[in-house]
Amino acid sequence: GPKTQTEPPTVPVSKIYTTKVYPLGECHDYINENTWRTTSEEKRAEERPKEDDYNDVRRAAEVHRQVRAYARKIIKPGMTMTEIAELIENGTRALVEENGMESGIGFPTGLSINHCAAHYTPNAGDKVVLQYDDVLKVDFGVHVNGRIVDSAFTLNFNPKFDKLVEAAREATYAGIKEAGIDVRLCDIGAAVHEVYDSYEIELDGKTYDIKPIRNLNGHTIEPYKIHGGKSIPIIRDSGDETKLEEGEQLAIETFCSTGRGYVVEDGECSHYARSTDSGFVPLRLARAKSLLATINKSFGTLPFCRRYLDRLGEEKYLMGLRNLVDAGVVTAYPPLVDTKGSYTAQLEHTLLLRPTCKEIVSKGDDY
Ligand SMILES: COc1ccc(Cn2nnc3c2[C@](C)(O)CC[C@@H]3OC(=O)NC(C)C)cc1
Ligand SMILES: [Co+2]
Repeated sequence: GPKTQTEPPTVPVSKIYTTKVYPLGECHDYINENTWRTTSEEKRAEERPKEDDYNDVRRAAEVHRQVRAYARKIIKPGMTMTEIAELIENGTRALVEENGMESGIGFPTGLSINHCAAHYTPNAGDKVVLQYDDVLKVDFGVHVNGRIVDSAFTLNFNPKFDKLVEAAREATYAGIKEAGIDVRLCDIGAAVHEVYDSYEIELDGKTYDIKPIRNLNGHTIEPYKIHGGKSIPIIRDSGDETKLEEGEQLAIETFCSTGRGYVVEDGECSHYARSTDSGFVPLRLARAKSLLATINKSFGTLPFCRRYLDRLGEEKYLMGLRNLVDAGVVTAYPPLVDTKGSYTAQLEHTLLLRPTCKEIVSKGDDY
């Protein structure tokens, strides 16, 4: 009979959607000079050969919704970062029916706290425990045949942070509303910045402007490539008149901060990815060679973290990893932090600029 999801989530979405056709995201008509696309027979014809790809993205999005519903309910102060990462990753692997490079985790589970905005996930032995006064960004990905759904939300337990979390949500929604075929990237940045200008927060008697983090961006997504090459600004005056194009897949994410509104790399690295522009690099060290073989086989160009190497049985790999980074074959992505004592928030959805409509594939009843 029709199976429903368990708690914790263990039932693959393919056993729930037995027709193997997955639910649409939230579809919006284009505005301005693109309103004709909604009813264009030519554009509908263009979409038909892409239905399998759209269905792959929608299956990944359904996994994301069901895993995050459980995560949003269960994550509480007192849990360790490792416990939180594993509950999200176990749920993702089960619901997407992880299978080599055909389906699985899209990139490491981001669990950045407070002044850390992105690219933190626990390494083995991490003892960090979530606190009541923490602001936690949960940024995780699911892929089916390399079609990655990248979506993130922010959790706070102390209601004093509600305004910060609301600002990120409203600013990302404004960015999503502005995005569309032939829309200039600088116009999206301006629409996002406009919302942030209207937010401030009072924390412990002091008032802070809520600022966009000017060197973090949304991005296009391509098959097996989390960063497709276009960066989508979240500030005004970026001057980038590049336009979004029909058929592109976007991660619209905005970040805000009570600090400087600028992040730098700091702390122990957990996130890595095969460099996309390295070409052939001769490697002498045997350890580096065997590690690269594991990376190519298990991740390809998908980002990974140290814990994923641990679970594959790799040991004493840090020197080999350093060699690969020094040789330019692998890129390290250390945590991105604003000033100590500041607080950052994020909200992110994945969108498809389909020929006939803008589909927010990762939309749920939670955000
Ligand atoms: C190596 O593991 C990953 C995992 C996810 C991504 C996806 N992404 N691509 N760029 C970014 C992201 C994140 C993780 O969403 C966070 C924001 C970041 O924006 C940004 O502008 N970054 C620098 C250019 C400063 C990238 C790599
Ligand atoms: Co993300």
